[in-house]
Amino acid sequence: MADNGMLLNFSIPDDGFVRPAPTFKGGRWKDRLTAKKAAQHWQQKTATTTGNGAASGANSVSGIRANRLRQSPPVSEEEEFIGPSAVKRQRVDGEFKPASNGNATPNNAKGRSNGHETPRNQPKQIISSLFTYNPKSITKELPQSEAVDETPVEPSNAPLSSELDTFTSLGLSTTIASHLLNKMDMKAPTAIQKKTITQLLKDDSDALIQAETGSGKTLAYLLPIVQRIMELSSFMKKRKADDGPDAIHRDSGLFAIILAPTRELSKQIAVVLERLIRCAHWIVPGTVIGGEKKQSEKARLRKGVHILVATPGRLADHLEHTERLDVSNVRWLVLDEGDRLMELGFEKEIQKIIGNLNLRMRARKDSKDMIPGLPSKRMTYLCSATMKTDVQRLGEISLKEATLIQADTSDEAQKDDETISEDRAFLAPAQLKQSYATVPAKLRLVSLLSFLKRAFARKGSVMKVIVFISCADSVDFHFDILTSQLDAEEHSEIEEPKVVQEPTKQRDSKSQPSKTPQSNPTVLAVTHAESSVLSQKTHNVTTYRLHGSLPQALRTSTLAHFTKNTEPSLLLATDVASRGLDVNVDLVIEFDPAFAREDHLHRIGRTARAGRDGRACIFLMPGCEEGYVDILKGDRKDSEGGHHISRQDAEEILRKGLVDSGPSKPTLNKYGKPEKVSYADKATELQLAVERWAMASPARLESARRAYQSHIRAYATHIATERGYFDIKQLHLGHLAKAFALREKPSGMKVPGQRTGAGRDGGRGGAKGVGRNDKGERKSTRKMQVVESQPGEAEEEAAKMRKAVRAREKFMRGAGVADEFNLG
Ligand SMILES: Nc1ncnc2c1ncn2[C@@H]1O[C@H](COP(=O)(O)OP(=O)(O)OP(=O)(O)O)[C@@H](O)[C@H]1O
Repeated sequence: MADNGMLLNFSIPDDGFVRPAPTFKGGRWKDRLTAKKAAQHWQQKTATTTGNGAASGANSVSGIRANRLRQSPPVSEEEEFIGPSAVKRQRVDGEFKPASNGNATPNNAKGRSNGHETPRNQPKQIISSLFTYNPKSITKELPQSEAVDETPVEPSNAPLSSELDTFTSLGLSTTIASHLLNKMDMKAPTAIQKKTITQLLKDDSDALIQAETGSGKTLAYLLPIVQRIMELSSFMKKRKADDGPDAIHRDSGLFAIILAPTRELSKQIAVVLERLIRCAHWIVPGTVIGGEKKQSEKARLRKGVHILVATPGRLADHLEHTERLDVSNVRWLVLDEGDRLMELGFEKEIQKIIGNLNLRMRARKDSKDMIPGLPSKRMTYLCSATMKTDVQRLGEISLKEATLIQADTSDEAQKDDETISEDRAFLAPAQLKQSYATVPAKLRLVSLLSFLKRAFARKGSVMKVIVFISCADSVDFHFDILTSQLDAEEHSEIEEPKVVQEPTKQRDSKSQPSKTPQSNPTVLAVTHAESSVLSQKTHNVTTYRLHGSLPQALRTSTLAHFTKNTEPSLLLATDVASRGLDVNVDLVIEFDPAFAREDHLHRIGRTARAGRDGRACIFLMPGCEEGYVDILKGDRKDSEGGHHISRQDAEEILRKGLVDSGPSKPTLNKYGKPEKVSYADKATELQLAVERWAMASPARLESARRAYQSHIRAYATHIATERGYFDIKQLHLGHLAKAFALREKPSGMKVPGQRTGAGRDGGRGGAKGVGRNDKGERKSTRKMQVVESQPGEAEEEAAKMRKAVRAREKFMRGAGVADEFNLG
């Protein structure tokens, strides 16, 4: 208020009224010139923008920030980082500080009071905006044909609807059919079950079974095996008593072996088998999958088992060391998830198992105590999603004159099975609604949180979600974010994450979560907790984590808990949850794209199972990653009843998740009018909250760094044919750091395929001291050493990394610890 009572209606620019022209010293003349020009440009811009900034409230940093975000940024980011002090205000821990005069504009007093201000003797930490200098999407404008297609699509993996397609019409007994109907709630077979059961009941030949995810392959091979063992027993009962045993007994021997690549999958198959054979209670199932004492497994085998579910390594071990394991009567061998068996390097073990079975069968063949009615030859069924070279190799090892069984509901394909190509066989279910989100590196974290907030905004719309993440460290980091109180810095006391329930009985005293202060990453024994970030007033959301570094017992109990949970729940998982697991979720988010297209199809196959609806969304960064959509589209054409992969961008995700899904009653401003909030403001607030949360403890920062580093190393392991889309050299490490709540790329990091020194994020433009030569290539300058990789060196490094990862994966699997990328 002036002396004469006149109200001065202007606001003070953040930089003060008069700003001395900056002087530039040192470095090359080109750099000085660029910096000078940038400073002049900024001064001109400030003159036009300060009025707008004031309108949002002089002390509202988010308002000021938003104005800066909405308008094109005054200086480039490299200037923001290294430019002359007066060029641009620095934002330190959520506040803006004009570097020229030191008059900070207060933003978050609480934040500072929590002790996060930059110490005087340390270089100031500078935060770049979320919305500047993000690469533009190359598919920004969608052709009309790419628009979202809402036409309902016939499910491709559902039970058949024709009255003629019943389980009995396939040749199954009424006992089994009525058990399926009454106890397992299955009225009709799926297309692959129809084909497989008919074929396997009538014929003793080997078979290669290929079908899409969630189409009921497990029962497709189990039903004929169980029926034939039941028939064997009836046959024996009909014979005269003096012709040999009158029925199958517990000690009659082992008839069938089912091999699966992982313990989870083996357990799941065992559960389906146990449910099925309740209609023939005398059939004894068993498992040998490791993770428990070998002695207990031996004891089970000694008592007698008719159908055994096993992992190859463990079975090979028992064949060598367990004398009482008699495999001479084995007539059915199933190799489930054949491609994965080969990927995990089980070829040797499978060869050993088959050799052993052949040997013992031959030795027994002429013996008098042969079980009457037992088929004369062994049948091998290989189930595989793909027919890659390594599966063909597995076929060579295990199959003889096999019949190819593929399900296809389309009329054309049914006319001529021979015309079905190998690619055609592995499809995403037709009813699955697929989309991709183009999200720049900097916006990845806030976009994921927004996507999830939107998904869980209303109870009932989406109940179960899986988010696939490339490595264990990153899963842990995101789990901690989602289960923490992000705004805890605002409160005097930091709350601990609410642990929903004891995840396992086997937790030891060292793993009690309650003793761990929240400022440290949650101990591994806690695998599920209430999500403070996603829970609403009306309902809670439980977040789970699953990866190969968790002990087996914890993995199993976590998965079981997630599967049984009927309340809204979210699973953050590595690829350990991608194969074969029957967790029917509503939505699959591939936050990190899979390492290969096949893995992608397995991941999205966790939804839209057995004819149910499902949605899947893959996050891709603008630029070369977007090209990957063509690979995804390749799997089902429109003419085959498929639909488009729709597209959304980060802005849309942020708007829907942070603004539209917000409280129905808007906040009122001081004039009583609804306060207008932009998605950019909200996203910036959210990002700052996560960054403050991470900075609140060195352990969290360390966890963020580890996650970031492991993520980049995992990125280098995409398969060669897809590396063009996931090119590590294109990764912007500085931008990516934001997605891990880091304000800059951790120093001293060695990234395969990346330049050492500044890396991609370090030096751009003259002011940084990094110049370009005549050909536009970077060259080192006096100020900064940028060590260029020699041609081929980057590839070599990346190849080395992939080799190391594979070796480690194999080692971890051998040790029974992990079977996916567990980097860092
Ligand atoms: N005939 C049927 N009617 C209804 N539901 C069925 C039928 N057959 C199987 N299902 C259900 O379909 C789901 C998927 O079955 P299953 O796990 O065997 O599929 P899959 O083809 O092996 O999938 P994946 O390739 O992902 O391993 C299970 O929940 C199972 O109970």
